[in-house]
Amino acid sequence: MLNIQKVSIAYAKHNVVNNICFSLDQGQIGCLVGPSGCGKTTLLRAIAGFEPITAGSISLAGQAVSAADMLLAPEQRQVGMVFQDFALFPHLNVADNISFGLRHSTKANKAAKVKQLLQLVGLPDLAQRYIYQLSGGQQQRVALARALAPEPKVLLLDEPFSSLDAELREGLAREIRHILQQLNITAVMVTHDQNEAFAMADIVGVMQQGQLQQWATPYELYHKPANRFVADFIGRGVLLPGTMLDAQQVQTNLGRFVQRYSSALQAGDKVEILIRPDDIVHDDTSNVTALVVEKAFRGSHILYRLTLDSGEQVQCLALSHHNHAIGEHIGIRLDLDHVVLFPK
Ligand SMILES: Nc1ncnc2c1ncn2[C@@H]1O[C@H](COP(=O)(O)OP(=O)(O)OP(=O)(O)O)[C@@H](O)[C@H]1O
Repeated sequence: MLNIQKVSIAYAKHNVVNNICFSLDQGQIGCLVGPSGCGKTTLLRAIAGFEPITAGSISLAGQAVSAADMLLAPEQRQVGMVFQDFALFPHLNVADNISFGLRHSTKANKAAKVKQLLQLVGLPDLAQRYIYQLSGGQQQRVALARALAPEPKVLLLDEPFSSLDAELREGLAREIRHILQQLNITAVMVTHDQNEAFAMADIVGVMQQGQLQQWATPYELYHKPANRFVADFIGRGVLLPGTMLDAQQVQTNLGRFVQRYSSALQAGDKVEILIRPDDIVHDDTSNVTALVVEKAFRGSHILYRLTLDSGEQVQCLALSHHNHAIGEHIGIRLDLDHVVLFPK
């Protein structure tokens, strides 16, 4: 449905998006994540047709819409957009905002569409309200309904939750995912919040300095990061030193582990092993201990920062009834499901 082939984009001859490739099937939801300035918004704007590309091609439903020498206008692409600041019209009520893009429909068709969309976004009784009479979360649902009204081929969402409270964001992301799935619509969202991306996406692209570092499911990104950047950006990983005992086994200060995939590593090679907070299990019976140097209460869990005897620091996510003070030594064990190694 959406095909991005070797796309580069430059401002004043300086490339800010570099040779990016990915594609989405009908109904798939993709998210682009990455640090500020990595080029996510620029790429999204190029898909919408607001930004020309300098190399490669973009096609929508089999139709080429952008190439180095071609740019189909945004209004001819059948792309819907949802923005960070909602961009709703304050002088119009909810119904008029939603039907704004339906200029060529009859009054009856507009009314039916507004009713159907308000039902879909969970606001069936708010058609006559003005925008200032709505909460931030309600405004974002109206913005979504307005973008969906003309039945776009692809929906683009640019940091749609960033002006909402943190507690609202993940829930709304899940809810909007459910709505998009019901409509079987293809969507691309840009965010710098990985939890939002995980709640929303089938597939996530991690960008750094204009390059796509990995395009994979949330599970793969977390458990099989393609490189150090992805490992570090996704999920509070730390890298501990280790030494290969053979092509599969690695010796670390926290024990010996086996990686399941084949690699070119050999006995004696120095490596780094990725450790996530949920890989470190608090275990009173373990003979390996670590010093609690920091703790953050997270309701059901406590996130501990620990210093190992070897001096390295790791994080440990423990159930919150295991309440220990800073300065205490606690027993830990490493419970690694996927061993991720990077050659040093
Ligand atoms: N109109 C422009 N003219 C020149 N440079 C620009 C323009 N818009 C963006 N840039 C630059 O292009 C790079 C990518 O910007 P972009 O907005 O795509 O990043 P982003 O990943 O979306 O960042 P953020 O998360 O902060 O929004 C940045 O270095 C930015 O300064």
